Amino acid sequence: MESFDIIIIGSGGGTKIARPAADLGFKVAMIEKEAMGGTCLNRGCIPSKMVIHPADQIHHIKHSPKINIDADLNPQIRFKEMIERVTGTVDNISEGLAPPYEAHPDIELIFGEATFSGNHSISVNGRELSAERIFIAVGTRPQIPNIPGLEGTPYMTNREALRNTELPPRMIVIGAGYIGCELGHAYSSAGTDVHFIVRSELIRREDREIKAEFKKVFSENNTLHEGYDVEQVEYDGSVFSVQIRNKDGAFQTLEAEALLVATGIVPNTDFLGLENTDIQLDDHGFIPVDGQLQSSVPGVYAMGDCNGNYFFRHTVNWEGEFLMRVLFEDPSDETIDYGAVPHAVFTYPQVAGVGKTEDELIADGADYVRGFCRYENTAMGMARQADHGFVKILIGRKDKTILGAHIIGDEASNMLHMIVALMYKNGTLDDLLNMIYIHPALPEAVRDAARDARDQLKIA
Ligand SMILES: Cc1cc2nc3c(=O)[nH]c(=O)nc-3n(C[C@H](O)[C@H](O)[C@H](O)COP(=O)(O)OP(=O)(O)OC[C@H]3O[C@@H](n4cnc5c(N)ncnc54)[C@H](O)[C@@H]3O)c2cc1C
Ligand SMILES: NC(=O)c1ccc[n+]([C@@H]2O[C@H](COP(=O)([O-])OP(=O)(O)OC[C@H]3O[C@@H](n4cnc5c(N)ncnc54)[C@H](O)[C@@H]3O)[C@@H](O)[C@H]2O)c1
Repeated sequence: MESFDIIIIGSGGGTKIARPAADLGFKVAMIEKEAMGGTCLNRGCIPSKMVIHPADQIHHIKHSPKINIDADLNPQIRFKEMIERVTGTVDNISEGLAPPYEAHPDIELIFGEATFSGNHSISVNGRELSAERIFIAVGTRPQIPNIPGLEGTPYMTNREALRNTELPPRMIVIGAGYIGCELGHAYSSAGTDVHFIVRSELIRREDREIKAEFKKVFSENNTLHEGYDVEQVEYDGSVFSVQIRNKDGAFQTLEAEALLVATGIVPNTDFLGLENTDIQLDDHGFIPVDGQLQSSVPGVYAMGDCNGNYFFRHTVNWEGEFLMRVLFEDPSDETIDYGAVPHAVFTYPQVAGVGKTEDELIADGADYVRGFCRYENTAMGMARQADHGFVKILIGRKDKTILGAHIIGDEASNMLHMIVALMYKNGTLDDLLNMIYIHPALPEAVRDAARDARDQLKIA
């Protein structure tokens, strides 16, 4: 048995612990079974945003006649070249991550699949390692639904879709959440005829007004088949036939050269040998954790997607920094406070949100007012000739706290940050009102939504 102070399984968010802890003098083993950097770098956030940015530009070019520009309105993305650039970039970064670890005197980087052989012992590549503290940061993988005929066909998940160099003429997307909408947007902007099978709603967890505006704009560029379930998939060597059925029993068959499955994720905890430990799992295979992200076994922590708390790179980063602080840098019994966790869906239109949706406030019986401003009613929105987009803020009636904010339209993910910052400082509507906004920058839409909320409060 080889002894370490710390073992980390997974080099995505796990990297937030490895080097900082080793720099403090702890002896660290970092185990990774695939490319360094995890999902975000290799097949998630980074490559997806690198293909979505050109897709967004296509939309801006297509809208340029509104602002009196004569441009080629059928711009073409050099798809193969773009994918090769993106793949080359992320592969280079990933390859660059290992050497500094290998050079570090207190880190042993091990490429291999880790399994638990006991509560504090790990088997990898025929070696047995032990540590007082083990961090499980194994992430998730795509969940593949049990649809007759699907298995064995060359369907894509995000992993393949972000490395595929041939732009298909047609693509069917099963699942209309984050991944389906983001990658569907990238492909449809590049010229693919994209059809979505939407079982319930597009981006179903968003605020209701955001969903309505999103559907209006998104359906201009993508075909939606709403209220349908997939019954059967067939593949004849070049074309997928997907049979779908709605709740009234009506059947349709869709055909396309490509099929993207984006129906959610499952945690990578099933091949971890957890049966050899006292680590408990929930019904979905996630590892429940306490306020210090500790599993049911003391000294064994679960961070990132696999603990089921949040599924973002920014949240696993936050967890890693928290763990470093409370376990190693300044030990304490502080419990994790995520605060107001923001999110964004990088599509056209772009969506960003933080805090509660209006439906959640109604369910909570909250007393609130809604401040609202459409982009087109601001000076910068007018300059851009915005034909969609708004800012919606939800304010507690009694103490004017910011309960939620939801933005759709250009720069939504950037615009949201001023509200995120205020929510972390327990800011109120007055804070949103009592500052000078650059005229005529887009955040004036946030100010005008705040003024609308102020006016609602006066009426009441
Ligand atoms: C297409 C896509 C786009 C996304 N876009 C965004 C975005 O824009 N913003 C955002 O915040 N989030 C985004 N996400 C989500 C984000 O990628 C994840 O939330 C984040 O990567 C989770 O980090 P993690 O460290 O928990 O897991 P991962 O990054 O998945 O890392 C887990 C690592 O553990 C390794 N591993 C697993 N089991 C073992 C084992 N037994 N032994 C050794 N190694 C093992 C895996 O190989 C992997 O490298 C996106 C995800 C996808 C799929
Ligand atoms: N911008 C970002 O931050 C970003 C981008 C991509 C992914 N992510 C993360 O990755 C996670 C996974 O994304 P995702 O899009 O796979 O999951 P998701 O939960 O966002 O969406 C899954 C969708 O698939 C549908 N679905 C499930 N089973 C189905 C079936 N059998 N037939 C038809 N539809 C079905 C669901 O109704 C839902 O709309 C997200 O939770 C998110 O946190 C984040």
